[in-house]
Amino acid sequence: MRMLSAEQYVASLTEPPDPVLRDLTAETVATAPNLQSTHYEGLMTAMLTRVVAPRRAVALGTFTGYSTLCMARAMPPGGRILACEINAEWAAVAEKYWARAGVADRIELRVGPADAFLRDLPGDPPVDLAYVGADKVNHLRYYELLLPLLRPGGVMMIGDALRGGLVLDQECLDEDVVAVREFNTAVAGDDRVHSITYPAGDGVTIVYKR
Ligand SMILES: C[S@@+](CC[C@H](N)C(=O)[O-])C[C@H]1O[C@@H](n2cnc3c(N)ncnc32)[C@H](O)[C@@H]1O
Repeated sequence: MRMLSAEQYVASLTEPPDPVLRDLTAETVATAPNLQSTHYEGLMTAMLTRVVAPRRAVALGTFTGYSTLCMARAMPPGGRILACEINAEWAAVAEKYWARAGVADRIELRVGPADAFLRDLPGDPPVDLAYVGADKVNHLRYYELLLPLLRPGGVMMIGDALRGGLVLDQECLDEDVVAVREFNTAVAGDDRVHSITYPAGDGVTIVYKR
């Protein structure tokens, strides 16, 4: 008998990826590194987006577009995502599938570094929902730049919280693992927010601004 992981099992109880998500995944697997959000992470992102119903959302590190597409589809009419990706080739794949899914008009993509993108973001209107999936060494930096822009009651999702379990290995001193460990500890002790880390994909931290 084939054993499913808990994540595969719960994902099997929900809707499967539609043809656009399937084709996007196939093109990503064929042409880019293994960085894509999992189907279950996409389902969680869509669910949180439905709950928050953002008018204004931010997505950092869109890669080939999977989670941003899940967010865009789940947004209320009139909602917009300001998105950023440093790699032009992957950004072009994302834009192709957003167009095919009919959500391109909900997403404004800037190709460039997240740091400059965040510094240029106007604080008004406030951000309702933010997704952080860019370079892990800067998780804390992006969190600190985004938090003041988030409205009270707004939600931030930050990916890559577990680094394949390496965050638990105190002897692992890889730069990104150390940075994610410090980020996890900082957020867990931050009384400006409620937070929880969800063991889906490589771990997703969900932050609710008080
Ligand atoms: C793990 S992938 C994100 C996966 C994505 N959330 C998805 O839905 O599949 C991380 C992405 O962040 C991008 N990235 C890395 N450093 C960045 C930076 N400084 N600014 C913007 N994007 C960055 C990478 O090019 C890559 O596409």
